[in-house]
Amino acid sequence: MDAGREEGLPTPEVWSSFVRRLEERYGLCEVPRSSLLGSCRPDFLSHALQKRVAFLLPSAVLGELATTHPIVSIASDGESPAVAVPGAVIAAYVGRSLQGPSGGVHGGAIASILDASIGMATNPRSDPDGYVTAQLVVNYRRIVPLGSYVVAIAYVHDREPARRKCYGMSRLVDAGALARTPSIGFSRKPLEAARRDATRERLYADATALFVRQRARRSVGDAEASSQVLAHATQKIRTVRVWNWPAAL
Ligand SMILES: CCCCCCCCCC(=O)SCCNC(=O)CCNC(=O)[C@H](O)C(C)(C)COP(=O)(O)OP(=O)(O)OC[C@H]1O[C@@H](n2cnc3c(N)ncnc32)[C@H](O)[C@@H]1OP(=O)(O)O
Repeated sequence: MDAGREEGLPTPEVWSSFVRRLEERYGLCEVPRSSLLGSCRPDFLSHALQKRVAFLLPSAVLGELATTHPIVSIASDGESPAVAVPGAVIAAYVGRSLQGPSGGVHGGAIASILDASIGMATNPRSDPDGYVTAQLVVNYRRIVPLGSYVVAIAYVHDREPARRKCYGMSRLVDAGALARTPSIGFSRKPLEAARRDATRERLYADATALFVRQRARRSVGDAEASSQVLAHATQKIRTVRVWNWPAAL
């Protein structure tokens, strides 16, 4: 048994096949290799697997690309036509290394995925670190079983450029259940109503976020560093020390 399997990670072949199925079914397109995320995708994936982080492949198309490759569309509500919105999709495998006290996946890992998905939807490729998370509100709806394939679907619902604000939402769903639904789009219905439909797609968690554009870029990271944001976050979760309280007498 290889190291990845010991950790309960999918093999690269299983992972690729999972991602391919998602791409084919929903018409997700890869960010071109020359772009920020696309350029480091293979390294990023292998880094994640080597580190046994069980993360993450951004099968995402960022805002400006969504105009030419609309991967995320708002389903028509009958009154208005379907429109494409800036969105991002993250597929992830969440393995045993991410166990939380609930016995399921740690909430911090879930928050990281949701945060990153909204961040990807929010930030144009031309200015990848421009908007940072100012506020993230996560609703945990169900325990995410360890060893799940999950998909975060994020979109931007409001922008106030003059005030440097951008609002986004994301929902984390079970990839298997998602495969039984006909579309990956967003309903125009408010999130609350969408939650009532949660049985359809097995909603694990959802989040709303406010991103604020920094007044000045404080750091200019390289492409790889930016794209490994989630791997780093997850590594921290894995290496966190746990103390019993009260300390043993
Ligand atoms: C392509 C690659 C994509 C990668 C995606 C990665 C996604 C991951 C993103 C992250 O995790 S970023 C890391 C976590 N976030 C941070 O570390 C941010 C730290 N905080 C800051 O840098 C500053 O506080 C921040 C830039 C958010 C705001 O500082 P400013 O001094 O620029 O804000 P200012 O006080 O001028 O406020 C601007 C507006 O935002 C509002 N605002 C700012 N912070 C807020 C807050 N925390 N909650 C609510 N509103 C907030 C503020 O009220 C105001 O609204 P109004 O114009 O309507 O008055």
